[in-house]
Amino acid sequence: MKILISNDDGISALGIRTLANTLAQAGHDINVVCPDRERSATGHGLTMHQPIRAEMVESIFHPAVKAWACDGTPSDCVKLALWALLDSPPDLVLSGINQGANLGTEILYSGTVSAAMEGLIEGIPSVALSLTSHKNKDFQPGANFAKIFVGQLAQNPLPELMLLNINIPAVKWEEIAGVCITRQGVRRYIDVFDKRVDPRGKTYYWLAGEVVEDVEPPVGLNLPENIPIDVHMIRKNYISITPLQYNLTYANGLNQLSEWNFKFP
Ligand SMILES: Nc1nc2c(ncn2[C@@H]2O[C@H](COP(=O)(O)O)[C@@H](O)[C@H]2O)c(=O)[nH]1
Repeated sequence: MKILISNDDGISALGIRTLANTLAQAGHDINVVCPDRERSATGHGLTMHQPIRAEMVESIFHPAVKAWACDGTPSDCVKLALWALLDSPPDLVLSGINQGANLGTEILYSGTVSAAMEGLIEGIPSVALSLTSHKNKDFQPGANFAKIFVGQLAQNPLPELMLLNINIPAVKWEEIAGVCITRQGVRRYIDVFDKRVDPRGKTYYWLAGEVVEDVEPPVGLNLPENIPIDVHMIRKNYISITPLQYNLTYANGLNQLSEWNFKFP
């Protein structure tokens, strides 16, 4: 398959290198267009009011991989690749392998997921891949899974266009309990803004924060409650696959608003 790979951890990240090299060695046509530096938690930001630059990069990836480093956001990278850099559309857009989970509400902030979502918006099947650890650097189990998954996608395409948000537990290959189709859970953070003073005496703040609990998503989302939740299955060392789409319409809200009887005076 012809595959476009992006990320939000930047061109030097081990996750994208392991993924791209593993898939190139498996014989896929791999094109990398990703940020030239760390762009985590940038969501789906686009660069509109200044130029975007992209330069080809040699000697980071397998010789068969064509790679560009871009000074834009993850979404800029995928848009630029599809509309300007690639000579033909890819069969698949991958993003990752991210250093850190993208589960539950983290999905909304994730540059990793947003890069893949950009592919979906352009009508291309897309997959976001995240290793659920900010410390573990062993991306090979996730890359091995991606090789198997992409191989099966090539033989048996998905019946409908969707984005697959795949989270890989940070364990050895033989410790992975299996693969589970999941629904998006909720991740709560205690956000901490570290208040500091710069060398010119001006106050600044730095966001940190920790996940404090994973909870059940609110009821009434019309999601089958028998489908397990992403955060729970990662805890059980399962690879979690959650189908996502970009239409955020809240189905139950449509019914409730129609019964609400709003009267325009
Ligand atoms: N302090 C907070 N950090 C958060 C919150 N929600 C997400 N996050 C972090 O952002 C990244 C986004 O993923 P990436 O794919 O862009 O790297 C995620 O891994 C979390 O670490 C939050 O509410 N507060």
